[in-house]
Amino acid sequence: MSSLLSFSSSCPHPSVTRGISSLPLFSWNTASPYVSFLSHFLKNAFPLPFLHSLLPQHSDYGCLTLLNMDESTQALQARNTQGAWIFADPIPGTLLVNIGDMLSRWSNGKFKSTPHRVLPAVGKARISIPFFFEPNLDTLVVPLRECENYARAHGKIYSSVLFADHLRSKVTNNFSFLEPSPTATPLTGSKVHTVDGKGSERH
Ligand SMILES: O=C(O)CCC(=O)C(=O)O
Ligand SMILES: [Fe+2]
Repeated sequence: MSSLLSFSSSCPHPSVTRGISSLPLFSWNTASPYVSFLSHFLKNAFPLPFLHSLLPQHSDYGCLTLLNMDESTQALQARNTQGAWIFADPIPGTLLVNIGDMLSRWSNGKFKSTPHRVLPAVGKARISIPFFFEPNLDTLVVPLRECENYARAHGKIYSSVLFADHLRSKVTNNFSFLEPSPTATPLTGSKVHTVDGKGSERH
């Protein structure tokens, strides 16, 4: 964590720096690593095909993922720009860092949230421990105006999104076999915390 904070203070873009340093480390959102750890533990400790189908190819939802990989197995793959799946082999003593959808959207697509997947480590227990660094649920992520030229040159301008809405749609798609309840309470609240391209924040 201390290296993440020093990354934040040496990050050249003031808005990104401010955004990263103001991300809530101890809000209830920090429960997600524990939930994820549990699902990883189940999936990896009992390498059954059914449990592995819980983690299809996906990109991570938030800003950054720090992944402490199991160094004894080869299972994590990322999709490269040619569409080929390549193994992301663990490098001893390092963390793997994934860019998430919110950093991608914030930078108008300049930083890519890479699709990845986990193949079954057949007959072998595997433990990988992710830490998901995410915005608060009520954060409206507004693409940075400074990155609009990049987005135009690549033919895609991103719209703003409330993190809660993005999270809901990702979870619904990744776990589509769990029918969402039609009476579910909307996550979208009236209090919206905005981080915009000018580096200012509104409530
Ligand atoms: O199990 C792994 O190594 C990666 C898992 C992953 O991609 C995730 O939890 O988002
Ligand atoms: Fe992931």
